[in-house]
Amino acid sequence: MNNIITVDNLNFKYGRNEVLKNISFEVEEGDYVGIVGPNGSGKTTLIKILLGLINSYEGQIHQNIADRNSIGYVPQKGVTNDRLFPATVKEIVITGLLSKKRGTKFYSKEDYNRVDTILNKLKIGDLKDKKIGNLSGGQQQRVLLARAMVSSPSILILDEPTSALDPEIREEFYKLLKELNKENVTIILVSHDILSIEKYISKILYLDKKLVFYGSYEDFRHSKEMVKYFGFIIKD
Ligand SMILES: Nc1ncnc2c1ncn2[C@@H]1O[C@H](COP(=O)(O)OP(=O)(O)OP(=O)(O)O)[C@@H](O)[C@H]1O
Repeated sequence: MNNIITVDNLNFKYGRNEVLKNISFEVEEGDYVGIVGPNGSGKTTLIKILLGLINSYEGQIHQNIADRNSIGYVPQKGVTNDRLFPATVKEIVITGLLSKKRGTKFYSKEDYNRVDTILNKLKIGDLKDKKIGNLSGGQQQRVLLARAMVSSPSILILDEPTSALDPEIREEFYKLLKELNKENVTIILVSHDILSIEKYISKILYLDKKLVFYGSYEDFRHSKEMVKYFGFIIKD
């Protein structure tokens, strides 16, 4: 297996507030990493660093990817509740190709075909001409997923993408991610809810400003770190 991300001795502070301390880990191609940890433990900060949104860190980060287009990002919340928000599903998803456009900004027929393909794959093809504000929370999150996937990224990073969804829709969303993962998309998913993601992930990264645990969920389940943080061992 190839390492697609290598983080070596990462340290980061917001002013005097030390948020990430001596973090080192490797993500292999095809991994599905769940990042968990308490509130304020640095999960979003770590993601922002991986996305290149924060660069004032210490340490080394190597991403074995062609360019920034190789990383897709899905944020926490749905797009909007404004029914008059002036953009359709198709228009929002195609902007996921914007950074690939050089010179002319017009989209080609192939670009629109790619949008159709990804919308169908995520089972929202029939919504393509709908205004985004008219969709449910779960549908809106699928649109954001489609926008992130339309440029065929090799890594998909999601920051609590299901926090606004009800449990059934959340489960469907996780299943969809697993299907993408099986097609060799490396996934990094921040979640508060370790128990709802454990059956999908291949590795768990437990953060509490320092790296508490990194490895398989099976090992985490039986680890002393697990007992320390949760006060119990999860039974089979
Ligand atoms: N832009 C910022 N400026 C200053 N401090 C920040 C900033 N963003 C986050 N912090 C602080 O950094 C720490 C880590 O925040 P971060 O958002 O990375 O944690 P998190 O694990 O994602 O939290 P949560 O689970 O609550 O979303 C917190 O103490 C937070 O208050």
